[in-house]
Amino acid sequence: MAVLATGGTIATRRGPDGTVKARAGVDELVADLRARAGVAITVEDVCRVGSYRMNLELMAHVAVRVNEHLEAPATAGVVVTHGTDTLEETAFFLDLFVADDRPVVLTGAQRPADAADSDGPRNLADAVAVATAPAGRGLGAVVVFDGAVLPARGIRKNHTLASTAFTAPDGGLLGWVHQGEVHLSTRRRTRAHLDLTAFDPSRARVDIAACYPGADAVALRAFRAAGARGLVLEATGAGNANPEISDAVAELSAAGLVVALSTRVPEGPVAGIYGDGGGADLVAAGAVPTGRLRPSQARIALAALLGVHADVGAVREALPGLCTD
Ligand SMILES: NC(=O)C[C@H](N)C(=O)O
Repeated sequence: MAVLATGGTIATRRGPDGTVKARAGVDELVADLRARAGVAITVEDVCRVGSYRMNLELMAHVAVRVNEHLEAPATAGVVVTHGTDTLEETAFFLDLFVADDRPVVLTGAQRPADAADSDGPRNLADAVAVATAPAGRGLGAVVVFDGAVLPARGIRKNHTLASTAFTAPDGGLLGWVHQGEVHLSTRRRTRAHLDLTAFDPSRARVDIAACYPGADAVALRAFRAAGARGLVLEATGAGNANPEISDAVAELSAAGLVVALSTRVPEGPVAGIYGDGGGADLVAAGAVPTGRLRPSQARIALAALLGVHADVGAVREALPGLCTD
């Protein structure tokens, strides 16, 4: 199996200057595990950043490296260590761009590698156990954290500091790892696969516009002026904004932007119910509802499609398919 490291708190140590940064390489992360996991581990340092520094180029690079490791028939599965801040984005990106059936497992830590009680070693051991479990196949990318196995699609970081950092509010638990033993549901799903070789991050700029009481359309137009080809509305409730934003959505959609409709509410799907700048008006203006994807992952779905298709019509057509689970 392979462990690919990208940085994050699981790799952080305090330096002589007092700053906490990702400093540990993958060899250090797997040292203990290598001695006791009864499996050969191939390693690679893909990058070493706090995940708040991730971007689409880096995510695509991680996906390239995952796919390449999976080209070796001897690879049972791949673990990616990652910062927790944006793990939900990279996990979903891998879910979309890794076609292989073998397990792709992301994990990280909430407490630094040099903390006496770091949660990293256990999370990594659990992730390796899932990546090498036959039942881990066919689940798409998954996240293993604090004993839980969660689907990449729908996962959210829900606590800034607690070791139970993730939930999948709408998707549910796929299983758990207890004392090294993996318990997984038999639930398998069909996934949409996108062609990574066709992905061009330079045409995938997607920004997120927050809708709040009194929000105007200044941000939406500014994002377009900055080169966005897509926008995600972080709308209120079931996907509502106001008449000014709804008018801007019509204007920007006519100008060729793809506007996706998500919500700031943690659970439940968006729905085009209300007029007066609500979801019904936004959808009529051209916004595409993103089901139960929250803004962070709706942005990845839209960016993935914009990066793969030069034609905006093809993106609009394909987006709903990436939003249904
Ligand atoms: N717990 C973590 O990994 C948080 C860190 N800021 C990161 O995302 O890199």
